[in-house]
Amino acid sequence: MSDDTPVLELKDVHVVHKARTGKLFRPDRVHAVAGVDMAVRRGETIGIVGESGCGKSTLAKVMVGLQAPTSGDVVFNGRSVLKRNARTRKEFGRAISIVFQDPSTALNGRMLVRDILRDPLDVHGIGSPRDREKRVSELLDLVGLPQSALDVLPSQVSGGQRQRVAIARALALDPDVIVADEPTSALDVSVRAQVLNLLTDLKARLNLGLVFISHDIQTVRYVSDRIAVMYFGKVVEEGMAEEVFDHPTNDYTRTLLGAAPTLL
Ligand SMILES: Nc1ncnc2c1ncn2[C@@H]1O[C@H](COP(=O)(O)OP(=O)(O)OP(=O)(O)O)[C@@H](O)[C@H]1O
Repeated sequence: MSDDTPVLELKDVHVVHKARTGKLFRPDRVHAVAGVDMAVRRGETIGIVGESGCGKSTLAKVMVGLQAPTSGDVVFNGRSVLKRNARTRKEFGRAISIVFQDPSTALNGRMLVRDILRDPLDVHGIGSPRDREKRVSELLDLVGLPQSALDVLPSQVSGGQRQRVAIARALALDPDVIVADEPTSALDVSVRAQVLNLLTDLKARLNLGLVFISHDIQTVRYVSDRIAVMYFGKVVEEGMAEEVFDHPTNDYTRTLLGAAPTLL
């Protein structure tokens, strides 16, 4: 069951990017996120769905502090993280973590899995060297990898196992929330369901808030308790998953549902 108090809140968040190309007749700015309010609670999966370019990844980066909003606020445990209070920002950094789409680029290919998992503990100065070794081994157990995976490079395991390593790293600092941005899109279809089930299982076992981002509405349906549909930087519909799927109120949601032949 989710706790009703949000651990993370976005309040009227806007992000305006400088356009990547400054060609004639192209706008020089992109309003990637245009006034989003959202609340993330422990024990609940919120799915964010929308087509490519609607602002999902930008929103994910705002949630984990990798992208500053142009305006609006990000509130963690009732306190704004944008006001530069070092302690709040440090706590926020530990409490909210991210899993990216492609573990091949997200993980340092020259580090052993053991060092990849130890790194966040070292950076945050958590525990003694022995505690850290113990935690690294627990993390592998949590994501269902054998201890023999400790002494290999990411390139020496399969894509699904690599994403498990990335999930283990995201769990290292015992976060309150994991933001998973298209975490199965780069994986073979045959392992996608296993990774989705792992995330859902971890959410329940560790009472995490899970933000699950995908362009694929059926994948979002599979994992989410609540769903936010994004279109051109805005949330155009939000509600409990079954309500949004069974009784969509927005035309764009209906279009997404109508054009959703894929399963996972
Ligand atoms: N760093 C950036 N600089 C300039 N424009 C950007 C930047 N990041 C994203 N954009 C633009 O902002 C808009 C939203 O991009 P974003 O990646 O957030 O969307 P998305 O829904 O995650 O799409 P995708 O799944 O294709 O990544 C797009 O028009 C994109 O080109």
